[in-house]
Amino acid sequence: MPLGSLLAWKEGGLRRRRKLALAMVLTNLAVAALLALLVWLVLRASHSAFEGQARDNAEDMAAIAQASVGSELARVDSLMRSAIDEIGSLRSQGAARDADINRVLEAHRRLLPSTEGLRMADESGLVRWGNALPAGPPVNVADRPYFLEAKARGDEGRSIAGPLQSRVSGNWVIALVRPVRLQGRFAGVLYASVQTDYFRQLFSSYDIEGPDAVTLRMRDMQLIARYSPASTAKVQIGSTAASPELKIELARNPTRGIFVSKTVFDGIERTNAYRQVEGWPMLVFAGLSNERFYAPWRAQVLQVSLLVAVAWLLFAGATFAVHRAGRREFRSLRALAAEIHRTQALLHVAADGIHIVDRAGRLVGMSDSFAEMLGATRESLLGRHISSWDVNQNESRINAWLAKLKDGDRQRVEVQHRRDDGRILDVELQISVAKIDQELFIYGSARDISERKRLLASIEESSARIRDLYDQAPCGYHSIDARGVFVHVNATMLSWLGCTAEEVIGRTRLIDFLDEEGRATYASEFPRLVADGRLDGVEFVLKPRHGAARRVRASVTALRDADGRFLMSRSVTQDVTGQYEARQQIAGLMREQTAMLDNDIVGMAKLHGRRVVWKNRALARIFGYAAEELEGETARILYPDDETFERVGREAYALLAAGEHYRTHLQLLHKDGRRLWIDLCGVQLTNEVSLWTMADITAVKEAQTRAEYIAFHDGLTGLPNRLLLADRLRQAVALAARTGTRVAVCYLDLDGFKQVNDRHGHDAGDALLAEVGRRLQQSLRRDDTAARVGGDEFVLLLTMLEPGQDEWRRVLERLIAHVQAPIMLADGIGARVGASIGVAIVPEDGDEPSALLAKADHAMLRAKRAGKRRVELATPA
Ligand SMILES: Nc1nc2c(ncn2[C@@H]2O[C@H](COP(=O)(O)OP(=O)(O)OP(=O)(O)O)[C@@H](O)[C@H]2O)c(=O)[nH]1
Repeated sequence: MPLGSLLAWKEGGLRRRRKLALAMVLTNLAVAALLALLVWLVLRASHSAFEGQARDNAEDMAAIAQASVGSELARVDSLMRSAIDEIGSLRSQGAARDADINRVLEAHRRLLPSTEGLRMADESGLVRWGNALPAGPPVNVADRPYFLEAKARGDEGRSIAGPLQSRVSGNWVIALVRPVRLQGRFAGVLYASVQTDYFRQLFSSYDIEGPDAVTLRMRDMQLIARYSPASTAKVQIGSTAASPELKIELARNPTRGIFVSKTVFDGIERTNAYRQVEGWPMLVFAGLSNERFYAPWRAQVLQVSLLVAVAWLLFAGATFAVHRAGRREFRSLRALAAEIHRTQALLHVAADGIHIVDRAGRLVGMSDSFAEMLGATRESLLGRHISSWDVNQNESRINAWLAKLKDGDRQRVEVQHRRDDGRILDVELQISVAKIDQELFIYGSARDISERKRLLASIEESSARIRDLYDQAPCGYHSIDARGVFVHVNATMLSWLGCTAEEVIGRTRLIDFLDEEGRATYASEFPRLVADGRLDGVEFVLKPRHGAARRVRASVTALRDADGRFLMSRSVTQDVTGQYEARQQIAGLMREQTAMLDNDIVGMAKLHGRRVVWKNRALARIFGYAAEELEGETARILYPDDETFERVGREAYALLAAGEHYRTHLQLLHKDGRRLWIDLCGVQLTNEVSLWTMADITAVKEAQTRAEYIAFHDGLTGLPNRLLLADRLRQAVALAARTGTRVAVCYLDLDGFKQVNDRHGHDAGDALLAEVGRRLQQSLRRDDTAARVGGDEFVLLLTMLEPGQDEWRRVLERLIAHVQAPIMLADGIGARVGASIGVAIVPEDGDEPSALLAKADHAMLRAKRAGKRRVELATPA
């Protein structure tokens, strides 16, 4: 089977197999049905034959029985007539004595073996003649129907009666009756009693088997005799019991017929034939037992069925065997198909280009990868000669090479293939020669090694570069053997040693380049290297033959032989001279820094998650804590309240996170509850740790506050001075503009102050001015301002005045009254002064502070001129 069709076959295999199995089952069923039909037809035909035979046999037997019964009765009747004739002759001769009559009767009876009695009754029914008459009075048969009928008939015709029980013998008999006439007159009857048993015996002489039966009945169906060798059923003579089938058949055919029924007496099914006994109102029935008769047919049924069953089983077995063979074949083909699939899959995935060429060098098969390798399609490659892709060999040389190959040859060569796009590939080719069906095929596995070759070249180049790197590395590489003598040294190390390779390798020991400390290190560390196999961070000073010494740090591993013995060291050495010096410098700086941090002026703390992890002495001192108290505490204990603590945390850590520093002046809490002004500055050290400096600037802050106060306040009264007034006035004007309210700018000059000075001295004047200042302050609302602008000159700013109202007037009147009240000076001196006030209103009089003050000043001067102790408006109403 070609591969393609095998695979296609395998695809639909399962479906086909199911169909085949179904067809097989159906065929088997059809064959079974056909065989069953055949058996049925044959057996039915056979059954019909048996049935016909049974009918024929039954009819034959019925005919025989009818003939024998009929002939016996005819004989009896004929002898009866002869006896009557003889008796009549005797009587006519007058010699008919009883003894003569009896003799005649006896002579006839002897000729009738079936007849137990041949007797004659007289006209009154008394049985007076015949054999075996009982002693005593004669038996009377006058009541017997046959007697009455014979008497009534008036002819000499015969009749038959029975079955009945003989009054003479007591046996069951049938009676053949003929009337006896004397001179035309009824003179009695002659009757012959034939025992019913006679007929049983008659029938038993027939060839009757087993449950077959022969029965004799009267026309009215009274049973006379029945014989069946195997039937044990008791039958009652005289019984008229009959099967329905018998009755139906008899009604249809009164004289002869045939039917199948179960006999009423014994329930056995028989094929029955019947016939009327010719000349007599009697019927004989011959019944053949179906069970017995059909036994051979049943045996035949069994045999045929068995034969057919065996034949069918053989057929079914044969088809099943064929099916199994088919299944085995299917399985093997499926396994083969799977194997081919796997092989094909292998070919599909094979990285190497698998290909097959024939002896002529023509390509006959390939994997996808081979076609890909050559950059061609499978179709275009099939049939092509090796020389079409081999770069280095022409066709004739290839053919010559092919001609030498023989079965089993294997070769491995490196060649070059030309792809269809012209690219040349380096290829490693493995070939294997095999003979299949007497034909030689060459199996090739081509591996593209172009990349490998390129890699090898680049590795070569890299190795050279690494060698350079090794030599020119910024660190020294060297190895020493167990004696400490150099085995390898790179160029860097050589330069540090100030020697050439020839001078040191195999000749000089490392220890020759060490100072005293280095030798001690070597003495202690080298045995450790031999024992542990590794040393890290060993530092020593190299003293070269020429030039400056340098400090180096080495990482060393030990190389051992297969037995674990030390072979040599492998050291990577770094020049750490600069690092060492820097470290020394850093150590010095660290010492300086520690000294600086541990000062007693600027407090410093490191916080981790706002908890103090370190602090200097100054910090504890500034906040009044003992040296060991603050560490581990949260910084919150230095803050006066939660809000400040939170705010500083928010602001500071945002800046610190951005890499900036945070600085602020704020009040923190001394341990004794005092508030200290602190210059706080924080920087982030690591992700979680920040450094904080805290300088106590409380004294500076207080001095600053004081200086600010002095600059803006009048030293005598403590009221705002002209500078602060200017600021307050600007604010008041802006507020009025914002709120739509008015401001009264009141320029107040004391009246009569000079006299106080003059009369009581300058100190008393000062005291009075201070008291006036207090009174002015008291007379105003908190938001209003009273400022001293000159000797006895004050300016009052009344703010938040409703437009259209002269509220300010009431304020000034109250104020003037308050100022004018007597003032008690030192030493019980009393004094009084008045006040003249000029008022400018914002916005009516403008909003420019200096202009407003000038207008109010002018108004005040007008008040002075007008007589003092009064209030004048800049713009009179
Ligand atoms: N004691 C004292 N006197 C001062 C101070 N500054 C100014 N004076 C004096 O205060 C006086 C003010 O003069 P005036 O305003 O003319 O005195 P006056 O008596 O109130 O006169 P009128 O204003 O016209 O009513 C001058 O004699 C100044 O020497 C001060 O700080 N202390």
